Amino acid sequence: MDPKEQLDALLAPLAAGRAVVRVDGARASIILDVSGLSEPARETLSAEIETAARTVPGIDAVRVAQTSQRTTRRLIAVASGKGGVGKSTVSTNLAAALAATGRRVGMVDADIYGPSQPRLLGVEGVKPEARDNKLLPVPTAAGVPLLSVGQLVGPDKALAWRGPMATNALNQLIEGDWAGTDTIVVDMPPGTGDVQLTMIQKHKPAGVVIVSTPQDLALIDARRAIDLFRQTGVPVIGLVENMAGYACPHCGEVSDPFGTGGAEAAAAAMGIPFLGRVPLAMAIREASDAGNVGQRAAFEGIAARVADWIDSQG
Ligand SMILES: Nc1ncnc2c1ncn2[C@@H]1O[C@H](COP(=O)(O)OP(=O)(O)OP(=O)(O)O)[C@@H](O)[C@H]1O
Repeated sequence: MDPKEQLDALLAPLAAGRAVVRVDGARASIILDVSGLSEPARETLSAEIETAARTVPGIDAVRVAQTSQRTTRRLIAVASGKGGVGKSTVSTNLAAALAATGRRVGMVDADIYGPSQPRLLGVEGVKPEARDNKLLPVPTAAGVPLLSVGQLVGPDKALAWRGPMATNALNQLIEGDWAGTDTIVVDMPPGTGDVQLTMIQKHKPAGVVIVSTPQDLALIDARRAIDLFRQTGVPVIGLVENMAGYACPHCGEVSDPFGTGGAEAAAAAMGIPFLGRVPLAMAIREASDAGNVGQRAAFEGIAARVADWIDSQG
């Protein structure tokens, strides 16, 4: 048997029809169809195939390429009707909390009006390198690699971008080298503009989390954002109410100058899940400003609900 026949025979019982083998001299390239397998199962199968292939005499280099990886990498958009409601803060903490439970999470910061993720994730001023025309996400202490429009230009410059520039930037970030991640949280710009449309039409997020503050005005804006995603067939994972009540920095007691339950009731009226509330807390702002995600407790319940939703999608 030549090496190709030996490889085919050896891999057949392992790969169950999923492997296509090519041999070029002493190099074996194996394309492995991993569709339908969980992430750990893919990695295990890949490793087994590679180990087995290396035992074949005459083969001294083995490359296993998994296909259909892209379809399983989920984009979770985080959006809001207007700016300043804490969408970026929620994105960072959601991503960090998901990563802490073992998912391989990346962050795309597409907020052209205020790309704050480099600061929030503590990597301000670090530029991503490129390989094979793809941007390499910048590693962060929270375990959430980042690509941000703020890394492509100074944070103040992105503001002036018009449609095509902004959507090109989004494409570059989403099409970065995200190998090794299974979930990408996308911090969207506020509102319902070009970046949202490109995101929806071209990149097809698995779902969207909407962030709002308790005030009515913000909720009206949030409704617009919700309508856009709904009408374009993007599942709304749910609503997060941020700055809901004020947590006293001394005793921790939460008071509610805007009343409670408004966002929850609005979510119920719109037929979307309510993911939880985050109080206005000095500690959250301070942790954000310092570039660390030290306030995870406030976001854990929300992240758990988002994780359940992701798991329910199969
Ligand atoms: N729950 C909170 N408690 C205290 N401060 C908060 C909270 N959420 C957000 N902030 C602070 O409010 C400010 C705005 O938050 P953030 O940048 O996350 O909002 P945003 O909606 O992403 O804004 P933009 O769309 O303008 O980028 C930041 O200084 C942030 O630290």
